[in-house]
This record gives sequence, C-alpha cells and structure tokens, in this order.
Amino acid sequence: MTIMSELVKISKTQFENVYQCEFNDGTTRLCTKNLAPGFSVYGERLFKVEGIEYREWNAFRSKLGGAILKGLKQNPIVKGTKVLYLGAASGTTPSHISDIVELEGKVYGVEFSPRVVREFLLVAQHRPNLFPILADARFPQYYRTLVEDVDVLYVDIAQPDETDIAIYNARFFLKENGYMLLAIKARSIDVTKEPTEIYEMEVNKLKEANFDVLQVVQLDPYDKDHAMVLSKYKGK
Ligand SMILES: C[S@@+](CC[C@H](N)C(=O)[O-])C[C@H]1O[C@@H](n2cnc3c(N)ncnc32)[C@H](O)[C@@H]1O
Repeated sequence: MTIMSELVKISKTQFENVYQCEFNDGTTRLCTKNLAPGFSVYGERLFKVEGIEYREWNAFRSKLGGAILKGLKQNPIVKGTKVLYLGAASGTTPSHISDIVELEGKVYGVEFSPRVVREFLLVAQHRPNLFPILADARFPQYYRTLVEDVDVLYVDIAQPDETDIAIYNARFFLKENGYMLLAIKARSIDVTKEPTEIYEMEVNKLKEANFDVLQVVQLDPYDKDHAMVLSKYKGK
C-alpha cells in the first residue's frame, strides 16, 4: 500500500461520499473512501486520515470522475444505490462507485471481454457489493435473472449503437424515475461528424425513448471528444 505523506486537507464535495483532497504541492484530486482498505485497483494512491483510508480518483482514468470535475450538477449514485454498469472493463470506475454506494448498495458490472473480466474478478473479490457478469450488453435477456431492477444504469461501452443498447437495457432493468449516465464516445459513432452534432443525435434518441435529458457534460480534457449524458427515465 502506498501511503501519501503530502496530503494536507480532505473535504466533502456536494456529492455524497465523494471527497476533495488537497496536497502540499497545491494539487487537488477527487477521492473516495476505500471499501477495500489496503487494495489499490489501478495504481491509484491510498492514504489514511483519522483511521479512514481514502483512494485518489483519477479523472483521466474515469469518465464519472471527469464529469464531476467538469460540472455534473447531480450524481444519482449515492449510498445504497443499485447500479447496473455496462462496460465495466477491469473495474476502475465500478470500484469508485462501489466505494460510493457502500455495502447498502450494489453494482452489477457487465463486461464481454473474458481477459478483462478476469481482472475485474480480482477487484470484486475484496468488494462484496460488486457483481461481475461476463456477458454481451446487447443481450440483456442472458443476465436478466442475475440482475434486479436498478436505480441507475451506467453505460460506457464505446459502441456505435451504444445508445440503443442502453435504451434496451433500461427497458429490462431501470426503475421508473431511475437515472442513466451514458458516456458517449463521439469517434466510435461517426468520425466524420462534429462531436457536438453526435451528442445531439444521441440525446434525441433518448428523448424519443422517454428519457428526460438533464445535462450533457463534455469531458475534454479528461476524455477528448467524449460527453457524459445524465437523463431520467420516465418509464416504458
Ligand atoms: C471504455 S471501456 C470502459 C471503461 C470503464 N467503464 C471504466 O471507466 O473503468 C469500454 C468497455 O466496454 C466493453 N464492451 C464493449 N462492448 C460491449 C458489449 N457489447 N457488452 C459488454 N461489454 C462491452 C469493452 O470490452 C471495454 O472493456
């Protein structure tokens, strides 16, 4: 475990269970309380304050972290939230969500690459609220018996038809008035169009599928040509 000696101050942010850490070199970082003390997931720094261990949350490695720093107005993920996460990869962002929802919440992480899921399983070993599922998000019927209805659907699969896949999963699992966080990678959808044009196209798909779009946060410089769309599901 790496203990940081130069941490000078830790303070709450407007978001539950998300903190701001200040270091003596003048830098600030987001951080979360480590639900799995002693374990770093992606090489992030760990440090203890008054007996509680925190983890640095690198916004260059996590689009939710980037969205928070770029002005996300509301984070629907709080203590106790049940989340279905599509595109969990090796668990970087899911691990911070696992910290935020604490043991009262659950994070079901769907990932279709077996190699990556093996790493995700190691992360989940120390986190009882994290449930890895090896499956293709295009076919929610294969994991419908493993996942309950959720408060939040988080989607980060960088596929050209990602928004359609997200909407399809929402119909299976997202509670009425539940929230969706959709990370859009403009270049996966159409390299010939301006990113803002693509965000608008995807937002229109959400509106047609009965979502209220609450905010579109552009993630540059943390993720170039990406946006995070926060929306609320009005039901089937
Ligand atoms: C950009 S990465 C996700 C990073 C991760 N969300 C994080 O912040 O830690 C996208 C992931 O989605 C996965 N993926 C892409 N298409 C998928 C699909 N149809 N079903 C499940 N996973 C998929 C890829 O294998 C990849 O690991």
